[in-house]
Amino acid sequence: MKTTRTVASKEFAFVTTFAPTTKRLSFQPRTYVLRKARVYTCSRRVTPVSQLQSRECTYLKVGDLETVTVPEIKNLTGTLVLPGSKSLSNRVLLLSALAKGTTLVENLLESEDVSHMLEALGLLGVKIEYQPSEKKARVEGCGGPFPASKGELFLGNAGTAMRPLTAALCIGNGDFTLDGVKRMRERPIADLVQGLQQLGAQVTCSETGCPPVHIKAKGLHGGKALVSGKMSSQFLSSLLMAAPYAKNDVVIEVQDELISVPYVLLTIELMRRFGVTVENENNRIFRIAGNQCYTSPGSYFVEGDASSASYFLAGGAISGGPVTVEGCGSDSIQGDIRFVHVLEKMGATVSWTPHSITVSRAKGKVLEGIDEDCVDIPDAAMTLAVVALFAEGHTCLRNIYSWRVKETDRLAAMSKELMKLGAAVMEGQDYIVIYPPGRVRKNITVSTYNDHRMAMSLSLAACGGCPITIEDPKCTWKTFPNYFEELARLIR
Ligand SMILES: O=C(O)C1=C[C@@H](OP(=O)(O)O)[C@@H](O)[C@H](O)C1
Ligand SMILES: C=C(OP(=O)(O)O)C(=O)O
Repeated sequence: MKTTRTVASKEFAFVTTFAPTTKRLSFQPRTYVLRKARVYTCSRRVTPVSQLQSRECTYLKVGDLETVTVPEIKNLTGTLVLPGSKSLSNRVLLLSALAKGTTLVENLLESEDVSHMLEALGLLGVKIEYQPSEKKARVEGCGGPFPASKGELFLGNAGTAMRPLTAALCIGNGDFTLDGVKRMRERPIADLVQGLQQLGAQVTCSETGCPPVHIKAKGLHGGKALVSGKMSSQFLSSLLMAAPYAKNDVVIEVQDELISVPYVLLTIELMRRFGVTVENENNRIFRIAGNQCYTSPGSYFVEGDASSASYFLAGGAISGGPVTVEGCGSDSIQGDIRFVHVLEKMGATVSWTPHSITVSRAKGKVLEGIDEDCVDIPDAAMTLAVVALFAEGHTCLRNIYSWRVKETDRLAAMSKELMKLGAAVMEGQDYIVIYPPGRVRKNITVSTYNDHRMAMSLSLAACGGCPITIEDPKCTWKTFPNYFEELARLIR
């Protein structure tokens, strides 16, 4: 039996036809009906659903390449209810699975990266009832290592699944392989592997220092591990999340610079919510008592994704707005919230409530280029690179070497696409300088390199007085499956 769901508003409507969740799920071609009778179609191949252990779990796989043309954005205005945070969703699922007790996860993000975590946990024997339509998952905690004693996990390009699961699997017993897409095989993991080896794990990765990862788990002894923090903070976050299950106390020392610090603080805050304290000495030395177990907080509501918010808030700043995002605000625990302060520095008007943010730009006020150290906001910094097209004077985004080892080499990709749009760009090893074009070039099609943030940030070029065509828009499924629908709803 098929069910038809229609979502409609005065600007926008689409229809999705789908079968009940326990059967195969298929997407009919989608029709985007935008205001002013612009019609864009984006068809998606029939999508297989692989069943998880838990009956209600569905795993969506993305189909063929398409393009979408975003019409000229004269103004972006309205309110967006944010999808749940990717970083929080995957951390909460993992900690819930390791904890004592059952956790109801609310406002869980439904996206490719989270599907990888859900499917992996399902394969590892964790019982999860997942209701995508309700954005809820009920996770029966294992109160320790996962039940499975072997497994081959495919984790796509989800860093927040690959890295934390590598560490979490070392606390138990068994043989495991973790792998992902071609790009995941180019993303570093050796620093994490070495950190785990120092804590007594038998774990290896490929000669290139990247996945696949092989684990012969026999528990973690604990002790001291030196770890590098200059390539990714996810290595430290992963060690931290596994550390309470080591037989002895764990001390982790960052041996060089630690980038993306707010994500580590997010990890520590979530561990606290699950009953485990981390002693943090100046973001350099971290101490965790061994032989512990997380305790479920009962339920956890995932706040809206601050990085996803950045595209809409940037749109408000560029075009005038106002745009309001609901789901994260001044109470947010996500580091990418700092992006909003940078927008303000560039000339945007910002107002906050504990759970929402509104951005606009006063008439006659121009955005100004900035020189910003973005080491703590690597994801939202991509949005800044596109805002720079609309600023007076050049913008320099510094300390973003990690862009080179994410979904694509984002420094090279962003430079290339911004130049297509007419900007002059200087690409350094760990920085980018953008000289705005005066007027964004017309009729441009931008490539997205299988990188959700390339697609979402570059869509804002439509604020430059003409439509822009985005290749492979479905790459936004990694963190924001209905990004283009939501954007369309706010376009004036
Ligand atoms: O821990 C996390 O949830 C993340 C940390 C950041 O990665 P790096 O620490 O590799 O910069 C960020 O870019 C990524 O999207 C999510
Ligand atoms: C870098 C990102 O993802 P990942 O969690 O795969 O590192 C990102 O979402 O921008």
